[in-house]
Amino acid sequence: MSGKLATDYPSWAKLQELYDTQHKSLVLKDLFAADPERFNKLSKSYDNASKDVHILADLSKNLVNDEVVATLLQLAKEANVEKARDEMFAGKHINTSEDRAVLHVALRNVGGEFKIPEAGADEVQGVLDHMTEFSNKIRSGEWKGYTGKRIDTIVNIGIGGSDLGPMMVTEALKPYGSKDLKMHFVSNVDGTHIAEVTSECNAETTLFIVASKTFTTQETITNAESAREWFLKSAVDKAHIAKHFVALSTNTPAVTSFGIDSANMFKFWDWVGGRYSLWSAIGLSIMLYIGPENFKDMLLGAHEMDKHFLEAPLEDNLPVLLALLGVWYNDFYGAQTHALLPYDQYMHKFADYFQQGDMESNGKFVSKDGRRVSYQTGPIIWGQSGTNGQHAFYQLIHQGTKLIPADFLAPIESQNPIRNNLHHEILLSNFFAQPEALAFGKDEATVAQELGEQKSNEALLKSKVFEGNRPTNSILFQKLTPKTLGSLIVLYEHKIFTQGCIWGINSFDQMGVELGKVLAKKILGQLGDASKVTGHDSSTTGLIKHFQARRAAL
Ligand SMILES: O=P(O)(O)OC[C@H]1O[C@H](O)[C@@H](O)[C@@H](O)[C@@H]1O
Repeated sequence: MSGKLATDYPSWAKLQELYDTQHKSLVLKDLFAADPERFNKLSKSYDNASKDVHILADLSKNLVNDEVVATLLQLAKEANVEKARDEMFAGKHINTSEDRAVLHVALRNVGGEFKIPEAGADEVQGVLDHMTEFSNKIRSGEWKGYTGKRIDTIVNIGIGGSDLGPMMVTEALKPYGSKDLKMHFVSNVDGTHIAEVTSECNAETTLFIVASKTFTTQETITNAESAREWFLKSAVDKAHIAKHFVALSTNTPAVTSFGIDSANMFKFWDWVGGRYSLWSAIGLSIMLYIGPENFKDMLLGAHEMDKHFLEAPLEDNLPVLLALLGVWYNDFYGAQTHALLPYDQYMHKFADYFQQGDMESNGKFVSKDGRRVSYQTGPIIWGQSGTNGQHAFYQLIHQGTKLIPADFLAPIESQNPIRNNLHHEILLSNFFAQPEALAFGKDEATVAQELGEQKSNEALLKSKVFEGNRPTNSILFQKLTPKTLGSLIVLYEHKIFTQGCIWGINSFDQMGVELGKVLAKKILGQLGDASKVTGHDSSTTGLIKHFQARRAAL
């Protein structure tokens, strides 16, 4: 890593100059009118070698011209994105604050194609084999619960990266999921979460997966203890825990001291970041649900996108292009957020997943070498599946005062082509219409014509105008298969990597989650006794004491 700030690159100043002098003329309507080839020039297709993953990314509805695109690409070169990328794949300790390699790419290194010298990289296949053997036993019914019945319910207990990935993927790949397994995900320390889930479970047929990289996360350990207590109410004998609890972790001593047999522990390594861990043992719930073959396909789709990121020239490199366009809006247009809008109901957790993926990676104000940056870093990621969002927040995207760049994603083939694809055609009509409306809007003259007599009502006239020129990416993929999903996730992972590299920040630590945890621990020790409440500001003290007084009065 260069140890540089984004503002150190000559192209950064050039981009500012381009924004200042040209942004008023970067009008989509005019840009399209001036160049009939714009779609062909600015849409990129990706096909894997076996031709069973196809993605078309249409980037033409962005507020860019040739000069802006060339300067953005120059920025990627000056920021040494390619060198940084190669260092990540080679296992260099690019997570500098924690002195760790960043090797989620090693988890999907299908066929051992990349040679990675990091400790543990040679153990990946062994853990995958362990997961496969276990999944096959559960799925076939060979693995029995303590009364001899087969497992029919899986409860994954984890939070953050140990929850969001497995939950998002099991939702996304439901058509490939086992009909014999009911999946639950418990994350929140709010007792309601575990209580509601266990109320739907039978101890004889439930498997709890305790997923925690560190195995010290308060929420997960508390929920796991409560699950164990709930389980033992029925099973009584602690020896039965071995049949109903497994752990996914890097921390063997903590797993065994919890009472889980080390044979039932699926390990991973400190070079797997939590928000990049669904490819590791953390994906056990995914493998149980979709089966080892589909899991392998997902890894393969991921690996193929890794190769694209490694090999495609910058100007055709999808993660790099998405990253650069994001930088353009985030740093020069002042956009604060970025919306992810999948037109596929199965992807309804996609934006939630990348909230952690992106915001925990790039929500940093300090550069890798400890300097306060003077520019915006990670955007706020949000969104939900179309068409629901259209009836909730699209009003603001179309006519609000904020610029909200958005990615629209949709499958060409539906998994549920009911009524002769009627639903899918309606869905896709919306997928095509929204970016069109956002880009080209509706001008006052058109509104006036439509209004007829009523056009003299100035307020009504103005309220119906769509200014347009709102940028979007449209990403069409063939079908949401395990391979395609693997590729799409990696597309965004490497987008995040590229942006972090340009901003000069460490995308792979998460120091910002620590302070709240420490304070909560301190407060937990004071909650039971009003006289112990010290060391806080008057607001926090007042809130705690108010809670204590109201609780004491119960
Ligand atoms: O898997 P663990 O160790 O329980 O961590 C769960 C989560 O904890 C914190 O919020 C962060 O460190 C996240 O990155 C992590 O995903």
